[in-house]
Amino acid sequence: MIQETSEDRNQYQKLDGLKILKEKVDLSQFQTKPKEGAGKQKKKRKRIEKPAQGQSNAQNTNQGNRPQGQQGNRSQGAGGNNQGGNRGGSRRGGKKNERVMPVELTDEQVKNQIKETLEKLTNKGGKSKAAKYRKEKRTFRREQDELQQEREAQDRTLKVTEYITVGELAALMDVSATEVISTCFSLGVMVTMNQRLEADILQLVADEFGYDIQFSDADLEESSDEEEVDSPEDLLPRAPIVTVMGHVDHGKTSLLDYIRKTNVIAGESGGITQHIGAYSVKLENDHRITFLDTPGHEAFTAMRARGAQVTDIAIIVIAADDDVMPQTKEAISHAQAAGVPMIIAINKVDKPNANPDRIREQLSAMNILVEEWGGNVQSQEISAKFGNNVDLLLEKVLLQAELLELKANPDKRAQGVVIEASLDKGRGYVSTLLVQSGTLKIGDYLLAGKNHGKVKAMLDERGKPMKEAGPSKPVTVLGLDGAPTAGDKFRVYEDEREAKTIANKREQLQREQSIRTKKHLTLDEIGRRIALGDFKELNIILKGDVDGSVEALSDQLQRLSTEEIQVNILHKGVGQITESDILLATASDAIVIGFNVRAGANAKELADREEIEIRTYSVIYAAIDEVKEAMEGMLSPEIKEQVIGNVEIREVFKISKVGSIAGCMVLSGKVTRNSKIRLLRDGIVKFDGELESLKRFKDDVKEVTKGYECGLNLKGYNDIEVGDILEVYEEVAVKKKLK
Ligand SMILES: Nc1nc2c(ncn2[C@@H]2O[C@H](COP(=O)(O)OP(=O)(O)OP(=O)(O)O)[C@@H](O)[C@H]2O)c(=O)[nH]1
Repeated sequence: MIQETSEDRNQYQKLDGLKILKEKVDLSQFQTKPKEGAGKQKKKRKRIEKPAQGQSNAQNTNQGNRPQGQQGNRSQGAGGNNQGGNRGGSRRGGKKNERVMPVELTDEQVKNQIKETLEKLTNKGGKSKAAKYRKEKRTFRREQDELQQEREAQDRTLKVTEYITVGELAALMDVSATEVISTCFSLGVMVTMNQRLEADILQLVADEFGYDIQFSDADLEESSDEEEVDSPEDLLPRAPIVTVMGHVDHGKTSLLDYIRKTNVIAGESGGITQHIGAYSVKLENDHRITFLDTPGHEAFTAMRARGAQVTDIAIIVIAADDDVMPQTKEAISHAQAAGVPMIIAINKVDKPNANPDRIREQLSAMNILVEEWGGNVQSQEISAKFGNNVDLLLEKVLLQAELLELKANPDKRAQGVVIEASLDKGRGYVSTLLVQSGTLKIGDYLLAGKNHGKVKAMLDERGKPMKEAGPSKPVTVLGLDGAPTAGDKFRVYEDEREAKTIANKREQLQREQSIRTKKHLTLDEIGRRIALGDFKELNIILKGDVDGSVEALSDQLQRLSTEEIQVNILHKGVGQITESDILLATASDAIVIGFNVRAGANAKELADREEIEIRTYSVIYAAIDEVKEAMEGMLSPEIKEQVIGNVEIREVFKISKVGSIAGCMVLSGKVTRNSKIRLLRDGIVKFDGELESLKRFKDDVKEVTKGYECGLNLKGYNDIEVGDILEVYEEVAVKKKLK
């Protein structure tokens, strides 16, 4: 019988501690914390080891911590547990002597036993291990997922240049070109495989395929350069740039001529003899004003349509012996649309029938209140012909300029806008540039539109050579390799190669642009964008046959404004739709609405070229309904008019029983017996209906085509005149455009 020693008891106590440990002790303590009195125990163990020498081998095996007499029990389970079991059993039995002893355990062994036992008893260690493993696995998976997502996001971002074609885009997205083309089509853009897409369309198309677009291009670097912000201390005051606008014959040219020829106040040596498209004058107080030498709002808006906002202040010339005329109204609308402040020059006050008050009154009816009448629009009575009070007008320009706090940084490479350019036999290409910021110097490498070159010589408006030109200075430059277009932007580059590369790209761009689809706004497009939620303003240019209907329609259209979408009538007027209306629409992303009026031939051509939509109506509520539907993002024009021919009335025969018969020439397209007909006189609709009869000589015919004469009369309408135009149209079902 083996006697239990105090050492054995000690060991038992350690095992008894399991119960407590089971509930309270963190396993990690066993792994790291040295046991109290460990050194002492070691000593004691040594004492025990001596009488049990024969066990040394067994201690070197796995069973080393097991008493020999317990070997048989091993098969029943792990040693520690068994021992506990036996021990527990013997305790319960109260027979101390039956305990299987002696137990020879090192600290390490005890630790392991306790750990094992704990795990067995509570399964806690196992659980926590598994939980830890699961947690690690989850974290790993999450990290992998995040990495994957990042990689996918990178994969879904296409780095492209602005010059990418439809075919190339398709290849990048790994889809067929046909898919891209049909997506473009569904977005309302007709393209071919080798065509380029505009940046925003490119984004939209890529988006449809789940890709993001990131542009990388020298041109974009260039544009980011353009946005570089000057620090306030670098900004110095600059001269205002002024455009003169107004109705025909009201005196725009006379005013500009007077200012140019007389040097008004300062009397700088050498009058301005050259016409270079812009000139700068110095006033007595040493202030300067730069005038754009092409009067009229068409030139002004054409520049804007090319993206060049040059003008700071607009002088609106109105002849005091006349009224505020349609072109005056247009000029005002164009200035307002551009956000350019106006100064009213009431001209021709020298004339005996001049009535400046009538002008002020008519302006006030348009909500333009001049200062004398308590408003905030400056005005000055002048006589451009005799130069009376022109100096005062210019002072008002300076005052306005002061309010605008016009400033620019002269201390950097120049950039600005091309005013005009031409080929001079002796001097080569000559371009007038207006510097907007920085200083242009001889020897600079210049890029203007798609042309480039080194500035060889610079001249001012007096023909005098210049070495440098700062902000607001117009200057004639020699050295470009071609004639850029008015409104093109220019800038100076550090080296010629850079300027040349971008010039080449632009050249390519322009070549492609001829086959490229530009997309201006249509009512359908507006509907689509509103539906997408990225449209906040609807700009409208409204023309009509009579003042009453224009006002009524304008009023009702404006009332359609909601909190989300503002309806702006940029310009309204009586008369046919003109080129200037189309230009304004181009510059301001507007649609043109005609009420009982049509566009003139040139305007129509320009509208086609610029893809400006002209929507014409003859019933007010139809116009309102369509605009409203577009605003609600659900416009669906199923039936559209298609003009199939134009016929001019060249003779009128009055026949008592039949009425008026028109002898006509088909100018374009054709006229058919069943066509719908609209009679236009000076662009205004006088009749809208059908034909009564259509004849070639004496025979009734079904149709007459371009270049042939015909006779016809209109159903129920006899008020026809020589020179009237008959617009032949059909109503066709049009494929619904994408919303
Ligand atoms: N009496 C008088 N006649 C003027 C005055 N200003 C211009 N005129 C005359 O009005 C006519 C038209 O003047 P312009 O300067 O050509 O008018 P405009 O606005 O430039 O005309 P367009 O270039 O056709 O658009 C000319 O015969 C001028 O001599 C003025 O202050 N007084």
